[in-house]
Amino acid sequence: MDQFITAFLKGASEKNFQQLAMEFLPQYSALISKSGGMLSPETLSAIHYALQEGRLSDVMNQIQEAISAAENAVLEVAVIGESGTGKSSFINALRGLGHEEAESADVGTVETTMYKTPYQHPKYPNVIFWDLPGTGTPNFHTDTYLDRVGFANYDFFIIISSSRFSVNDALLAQKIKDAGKKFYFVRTKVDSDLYSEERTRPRTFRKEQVLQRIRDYCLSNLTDIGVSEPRIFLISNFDLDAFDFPKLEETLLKELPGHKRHMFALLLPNISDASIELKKHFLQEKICLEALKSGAMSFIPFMPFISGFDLPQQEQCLKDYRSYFGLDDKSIEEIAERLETPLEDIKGQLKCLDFWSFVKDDSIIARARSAGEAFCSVKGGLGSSVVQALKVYYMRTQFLNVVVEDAKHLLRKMETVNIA
Ligand SMILES: Nc1nc2c(ncn2[C@@H]2O[C@H](COP(=O)(O)OP(=O)(O)OP(=O)(O)O)[C@@H](O)[C@H]2O)c(=O)[nH]1
Repeated sequence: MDQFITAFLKGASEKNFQQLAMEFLPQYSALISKSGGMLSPETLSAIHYALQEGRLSDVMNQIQEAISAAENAVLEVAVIGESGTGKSSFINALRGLGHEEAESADVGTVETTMYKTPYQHPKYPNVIFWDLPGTGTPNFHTDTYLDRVGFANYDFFIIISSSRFSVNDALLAQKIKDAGKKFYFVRTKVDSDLYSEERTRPRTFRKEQVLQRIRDYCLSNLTDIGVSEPRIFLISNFDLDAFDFPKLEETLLKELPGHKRHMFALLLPNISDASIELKKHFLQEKICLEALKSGAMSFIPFMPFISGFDLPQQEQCLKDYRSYFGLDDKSIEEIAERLETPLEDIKGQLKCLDFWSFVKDDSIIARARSAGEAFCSVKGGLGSSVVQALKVYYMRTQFLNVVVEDAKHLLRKMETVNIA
């Protein structure tokens, strides 16, 4: 992402807004090539034209609106399935909760899902998972089901089964498609299938073959009952990283609109280095946009004093990053408990907890830098834009890198507990 900021600074220092605008689109596309990005095509072209014409306050407003839309996006996910298929476990996994936690969806072996039940994400109140009754319930009617559950509110539908999908599942999928919504089939409990197969046929057991057989079975089962090219994801709620859950995440991220994609990326559990890196990509995009916004804003004299990236904002930024990666105080306490390690020991291993170590610098160079920054801020113009863009970019990047490093470190530790 360094190319993005370099291109911005080069264009800015040459006072060439045309050049800056020309660089912006390819640099932004490269930046979001892995994550998909949070800007809609309309916002992207509005920023491009505003940059081209040197309308910096419009650039700032467009970016601010896009960031607010992403931060306040509402996401409602419908999860449909029979009792016992693992719906609640799936919802809990997406909410980052374990089976025993108080706020978990009710997980058990008796039927607990009779009506549609909302489960809010504990950290993101705008994200709601709806536990909806399966298509096998006696009063299921394909023609009325979607209206009864209020289909228009949901961003997408997950149809869950732990064995085979039914004709009613297929009919419902068709209705969801006709209503212009997306649906995905999730086959849970593949860990149990593998376990049983290995126990019964230890000599001929091949994990990939068993998984392929389950996949083929679900596929033919669904195509036989009329779903064309169904997308099926095999998962274990007990081991999210092991099967198709990462592919499901990737598919959902690709297919959600930009502003919702960002919210969904942040809530995904840290199940592997790859999932941590994916989340990091989303935040890197946001950092570049924040830096661009700050640069545009700082063109105006005194603006950095009024709404710059100062200590309280920096502290909040680090706190937010910690929360996105499950390193907030409450999560660290829970991790220490699970690792059966004293909390202070765990805290001692994490670099992201000491905010002051990042910002405390009494050296002469640091003092000269802040005097220069203040001088530029009073004058405004390109000097101030460049200084503020760099400050936002490098400080946020530093916070993000340290938090990511700590998240990976704790993931390693947790893996040792899961293996044991
Ligand atoms: N082996 C295995 N067991 C699972 C998996 N997902 C859920 N279970 C178990 O299956 C049982 C039912 O899971 P729930 O998540 O309660 O299923 P549900 O569909 O929400 O069922 P209701 O709560 O009755 O609506 C529980 O004992 C879970 O621990 C999985 O992926 N693998």
